[in-house]
Amino acid sequence: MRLQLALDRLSKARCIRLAEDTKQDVDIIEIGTGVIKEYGMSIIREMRELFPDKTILADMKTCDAAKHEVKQALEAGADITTVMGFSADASIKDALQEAEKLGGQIMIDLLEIQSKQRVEELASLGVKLVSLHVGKDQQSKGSFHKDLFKLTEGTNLTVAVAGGINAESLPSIVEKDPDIIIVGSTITGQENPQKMAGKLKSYLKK
Ligand SMILES: O=C(CO)[C@H](O)[C@H](O)COP(=O)(O)O
Repeated sequence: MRLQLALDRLSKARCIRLAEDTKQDVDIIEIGTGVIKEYGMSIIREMRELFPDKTILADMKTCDAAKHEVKQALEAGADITTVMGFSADASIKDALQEAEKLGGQIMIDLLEIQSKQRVEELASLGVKLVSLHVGKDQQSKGSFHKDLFKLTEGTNLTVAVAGGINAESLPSIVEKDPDIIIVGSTITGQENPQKMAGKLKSYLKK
């Protein structure tokens, strides 16, 4: 199991500091959507240079013009870029094709997807990696819940999970064997983010 640190709603300096402080326990550095909107592709380039050995995910949340946006993120240095699961099949196919051409990966964000049929369609289009995700705004009604795993049960998809995950909720999520645990605010909001990243990592299966 891998730990992904989501860097959201932060300055560039803070993103770099957090990535540096937690690098011992974090496997994937996620550059959050808002951070990309603020700094553009330059922050992906900079993080690539600063953390050459880490997997970098650009949370582009692409939903159209997929070929162009996937190219932007991967050429800037991301290993993985995100595309929304509700996008047109044409966008999903273009994204997968472009990622294959450039040697990167697509993570399909299943935010607000409620039908297993859509997940199966995505798999049949060639999708391999998805994230089960409760969005920031929906978290006022509840954080990530393991019922969401129903969407990917019985598939061969690699599954990431995200949405307000913390030290209390993580152990029961881990029981469901996701491949990637995405955590943002629970780490980035701490006075000692390194300690929290270490604590969360210790709950993950090897
Ligand atoms: O993609 C995101 C928001 O759209 C976040 O990166 C993801 O939800 C993880 O952050 P947090 O743990 O703070 O919810």
